[in-house]
Amino acid sequence: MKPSNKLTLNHLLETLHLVYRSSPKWTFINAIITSIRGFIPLLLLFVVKQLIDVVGTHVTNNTASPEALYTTLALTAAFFLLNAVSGSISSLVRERQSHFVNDYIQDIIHKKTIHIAYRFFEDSDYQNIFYRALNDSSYRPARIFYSLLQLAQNTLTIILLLIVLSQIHWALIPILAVSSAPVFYLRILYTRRLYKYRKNHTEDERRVHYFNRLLTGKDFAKELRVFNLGKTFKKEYEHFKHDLRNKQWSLSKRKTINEIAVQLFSTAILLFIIAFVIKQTVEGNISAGTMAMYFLALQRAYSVLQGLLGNLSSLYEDNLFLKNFFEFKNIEVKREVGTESFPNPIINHIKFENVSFKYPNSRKWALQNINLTIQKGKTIALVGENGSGKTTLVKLLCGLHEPTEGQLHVDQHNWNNISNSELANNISVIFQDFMLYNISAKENIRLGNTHRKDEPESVAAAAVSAGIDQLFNNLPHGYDTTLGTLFKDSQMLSRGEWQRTALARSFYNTDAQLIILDEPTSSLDAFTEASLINHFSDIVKDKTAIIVSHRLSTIKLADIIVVMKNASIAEVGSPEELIAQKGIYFQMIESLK
Ligand SMILES: Nc1ncnc2c1ncn2[C@@H]1O[C@H](COP(=O)(O)OP(=O)(O)OP(=O)(O)O)[C@@H](O)[C@H]1O
Repeated sequence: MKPSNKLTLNHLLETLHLVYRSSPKWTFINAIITSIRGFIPLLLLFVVKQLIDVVGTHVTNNTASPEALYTTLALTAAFFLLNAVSGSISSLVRERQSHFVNDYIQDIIHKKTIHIAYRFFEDSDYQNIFYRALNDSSYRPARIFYSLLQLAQNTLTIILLLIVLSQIHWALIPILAVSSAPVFYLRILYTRRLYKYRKNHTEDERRVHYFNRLLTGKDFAKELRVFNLGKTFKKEYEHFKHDLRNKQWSLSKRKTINEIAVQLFSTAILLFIIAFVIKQTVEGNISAGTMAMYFLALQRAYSVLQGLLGNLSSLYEDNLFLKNFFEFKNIEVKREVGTESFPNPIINHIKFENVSFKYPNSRKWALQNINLTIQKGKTIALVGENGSGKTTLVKLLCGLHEPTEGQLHVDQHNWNNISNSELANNISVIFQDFMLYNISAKENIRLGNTHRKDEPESVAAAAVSAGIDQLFNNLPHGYDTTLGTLFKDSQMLSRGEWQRTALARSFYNTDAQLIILDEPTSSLDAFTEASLINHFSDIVKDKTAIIVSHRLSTIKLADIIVVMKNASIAEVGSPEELIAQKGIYFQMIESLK
């Protein structure tokens, strides 16, 4: 999408709506306090004028009544109190509201990341959008709201000040407007340039972050040390960072030089006005108090005008950057076209019909023309060389991707028409790159089926099937021990023990009709693997199972072997049939012996 640089009213309104919805009460309180603070600069002018004139009267006339002096002093004290108290309350209210806005935005982000189709996570364009949205969204909506409030406050103040200043000469109003225009123009110009720059360099910024993660993250710390990669990664990090910094620096430098030039112009105009006011005082046309009031009004008008321009340009800037957030927010969530239930029980089979698949942004077919029928209750082994498409086929079965061409059915139901929650309930899976959760052992298993009641026996049964029960019982707090290294009193597991935990998680979903195990035994020791194989018929009892494996012992569990090669199915049959064929499977078995 080509970025438009216009201050779009829609985004502004959408942002205001968002801020309002995050907390209507605090939005209202904030608006009231800001309005009150809009009058304060004008009050200051009158207080100062009053003070100078009253003190002046006392100096020239000793017999003047002290009452006027006391009243003015009381007024001054009240003014300073109002200014200080409303300032403190205003900061407190803004802090409170920014919490609400941030929570609201986080909520939108989380809902989006939970529900958008998985394909977005495998798409680098999406990563750019996500990065920009996350970077900007945390503070910009609240800032837009404050800019608008501040804009209203400053507009109110400037109108009141201009009324005061117009008493010097009406021409001051157009003069002030002309002196501010170049500053405003410059700010808008550089905001647009900065936005364009950030949009065009998101990928570079992400690369800098990536190298920073390589240098600081736990996951990379081991290889960084054993391969001595610190220097190499640091060099890459510095290279990309330096490049970005230089470009940003030259942008900021040009902005500052131009700003100084236009400030000189504004200062010259200000000097001219000051000279005019002094002349009026010297000629006796105005009192010393009024001169002081005019000077203060002028100084104030200039700073409020600067503030006003700042508000307008930061509104413009925030609005541009918020386009990123709305771009992310408007990513379509995977349509729940699927409203159908998963057939329970499966009557006949799961069927791939001419299924082909390409990953987002990839030109290569990861699966091509797959025709496969998996009969209910059978165990299928997917075998084949690396990159032949086995995991991709599993991802389609899990509903993470939809076929680019062809169709996937269970009985008469198209896979795409089945709801996500039905797929999740009926499919239990352990991926090659299973997750390690830094939560208790029990919760690690229960994540396999969050609908089930908390029954310690069922958790233990899944752990027994995965061969991890004894280990968990011996942990300091048994099944309640937190796993991993992130938190205090946690217990770290070995890779194989984590894999057994992940297996227990998938076995815990006893409601699942389809069980998918992608390289389930890759990290298991021989005894655990043997035990798993012995229990396998119990685990998959009444279920359809798909195992992806390179291990002969695991492959042997299957009723049907599917051999994949170059994104297609090369051979299908029972182990005996394929051995008799003396094709790829036969050669594979021979090489594994
Ligand atoms: N996220 C992705 N984006 C683009 N291409 C991908 C992605 N994941 C995998 N591929 C490509 O799809 C092809 C099939 O990959 P897949 O992971 O299905 O192979 P596999 O048979 O499971 O391999 P292995 O035995 O190594 O696990 C590979 O050529 C790979 O380059």
